[in-house]
Amino acid sequence: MISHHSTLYNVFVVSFAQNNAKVAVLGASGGIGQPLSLLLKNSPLVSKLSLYDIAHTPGVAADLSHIETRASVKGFMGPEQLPECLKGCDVVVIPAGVPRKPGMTRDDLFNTNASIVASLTSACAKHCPEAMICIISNPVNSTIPIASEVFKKHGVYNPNKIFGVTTLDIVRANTFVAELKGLDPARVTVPVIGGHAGKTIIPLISQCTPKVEFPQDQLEKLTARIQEAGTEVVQAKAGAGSATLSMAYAGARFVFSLLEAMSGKQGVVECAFVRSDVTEVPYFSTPLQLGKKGMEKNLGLGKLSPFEEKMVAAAMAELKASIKKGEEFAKNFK
Ligand SMILES: NC(=O)C1=CN([C@@H]2O[C@H](COP(=O)(O)OP(=O)(O)OC[C@H]3O[C@@H](n4cnc5c(N)ncnc54)[C@H](O)[C@@H]3O)[C@@H](O)[C@H]2O)C=CC1
Ligand SMILES: O=C([O-])CC(=O)C(=O)O
Repeated sequence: MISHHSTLYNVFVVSFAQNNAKVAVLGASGGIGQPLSLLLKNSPLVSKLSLYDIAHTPGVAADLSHIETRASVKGFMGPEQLPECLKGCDVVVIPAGVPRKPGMTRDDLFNTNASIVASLTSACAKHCPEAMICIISNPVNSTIPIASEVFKKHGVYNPNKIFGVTTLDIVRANTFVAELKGLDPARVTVPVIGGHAGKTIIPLISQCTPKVEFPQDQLEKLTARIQEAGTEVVQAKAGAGSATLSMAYAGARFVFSLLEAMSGKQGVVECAFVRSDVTEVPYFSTPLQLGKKGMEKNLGLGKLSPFEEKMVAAAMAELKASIKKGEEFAKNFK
């Protein structure tokens, strides 16, 4: 994931990060939380790893703490230990909450996950208001508005520091395009914009690097596969949950990009679902330039094909409704 960096640069990044980066995972015992914590523990960018969950964190932390990398690992269990877990954190990643079963939409998770995200982000607002908050918990199209409203309530809202993690959509798009074109997936970059549910997931194949072309019928199939890739995994797991390993990879990729940017690396770009003025909806994912203080610059939509323009227009109603649902929930949350 960081293999493209020059050795000299790595020395710089590593020495900064070794002194500074404290990362917390909230929901660390789960299907995503465990492999994500493993990848973070394996990284020289992380010096302190705080693992929080409502169950099993002593075991997960003891297990990971034996790995011969320098990050120190601590487990925290239950709300009374959450403040200590969060104190001094630079980055908090949140994969807490229930996953889908076959037949469910991501929005069906709202009733359970909305209050989990509201209470966890409320603790972040109190105990690490300056940290970068990376939210994996679904439905992302609603949980990011919830987190934002919670931070506003506490008077510590900074829209540049709250990210809905959509990296898995980019990872999938890169992989599927590479498969179809016989390319190395590590060298393919497809921006994916919009939101993180069905038709709100909008891959911009026209902006892929390297440039690729597909006949319209193949383009439509590829687009649909990227939009429904989460469901593909949910169905294959047949009741045992949704994507965990690929999500852990994607979550780690996003966190590493953020840590590199925070350490001063220039030109770090990732897509994420953030507060946005790019379209008519108040939250939207586009490529973002990351920096020391989080989102440094929104790089916007770029040039869209007519097919992609139509998809953006078609996503607006659902995005608006999911965002409003999250905002309304947060207003009434105590
Ligand atoms: N953004 C994305 O691209 C993706 C998002 N997801 C979402 O990630 C979430 C987690 O998925 P999995 O890890 O597979 O689920 P899981 O059920 O395996 O793990 C969830 C963990 O959250 C913990 N948890 C529940 N309530 C909590 C609370 N109040 N505080 C702290 N921890 C709490 C549980 O104890 C469990 O360990 C789901 O909402 C899922 O839909 C999954 C894949 C991709
Ligand atoms: O599909 C799900 O429910 C989990 C998810 O967000 C994904 O895999 O993209």
